Amino acid sequence: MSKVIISVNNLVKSYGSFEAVKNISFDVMEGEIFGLLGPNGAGKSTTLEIIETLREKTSGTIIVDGLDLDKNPNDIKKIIGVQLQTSGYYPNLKLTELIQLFSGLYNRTVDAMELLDSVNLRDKANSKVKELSGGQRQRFSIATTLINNPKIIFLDEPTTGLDPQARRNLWDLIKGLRQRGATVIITTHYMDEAEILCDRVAIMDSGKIISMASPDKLIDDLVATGFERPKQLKNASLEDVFIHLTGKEWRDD
Ligand SMILES: Nc1ncnc2c1ncn2[C@@H]1O[C@H](COP(=O)(O)OP(=O)(O)OP(=O)(O)O)[C@@H](O)[C@H]1O
Repeated sequence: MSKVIISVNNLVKSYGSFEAVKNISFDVMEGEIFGLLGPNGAGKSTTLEIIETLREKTSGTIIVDGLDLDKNPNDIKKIIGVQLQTSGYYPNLKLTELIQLFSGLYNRTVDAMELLDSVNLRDKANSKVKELSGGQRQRFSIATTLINNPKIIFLDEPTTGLDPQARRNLWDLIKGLRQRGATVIITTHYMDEAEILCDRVAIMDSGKIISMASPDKLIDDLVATGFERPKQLKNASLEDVFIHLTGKEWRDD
């Protein structure tokens, strides 16, 4: 039986008179991939950044692996991996040098080549971040979240802007994190991605959680209301055609 690893209760975040997060509560179970979905401005990143200890909340309580965010933010930082935008990285350091730098910050020793291998970037070990493509940067930023062997990994739109091959390979990478026992919290605008990856999703809109369940349950509930797609879909999509023609392997994107 899995246990609750993140508990968010009555979370509120106001920016001046604007309430971006309106009294939301949810639990994340240990070992699951939990998706926060919702349109632009729904409050997903704000919620994520508060749990990551990167943003102040207005009110509410958050417990991460038994640690109260108000009392033990530094202990929480030690057990989480946060995907940062690579634009903030030192542009003139090689990938291996950046990994050594981050490992030092975490007081860890990691095998940089092994880490780069896990995101298929071994060939780029001596490149600088500014020399990487968008997809390669995304992969590198995921690799850096793994340096402190975190229990919980936060991914904010990890596959935005990637080609279909790179997205699929990142899905495998993310599923691999769960297999290693990590809990993953992910935001995405791709519903196919959420359906494939997430054990449960919370759908946010205008600062509130309007639905929360497994993707299967949400789909079944909608179908049970009598909902039908307007037309019979074909057995394949244009994306299937694209993958069929161009293959599944990583590209030098
Ligand atoms: N620092 C800030 N000051 C004022 N308002 C903010 C600030 N950060 C976010 N907001 C507002 O809070 C709301 C929620 O923003 P947030 O970035 O959490 O949304 P999101 O669901 O992550 O959206 P997206 O899908 O576009 O990334 C938005 O209306 C945004 O304009």
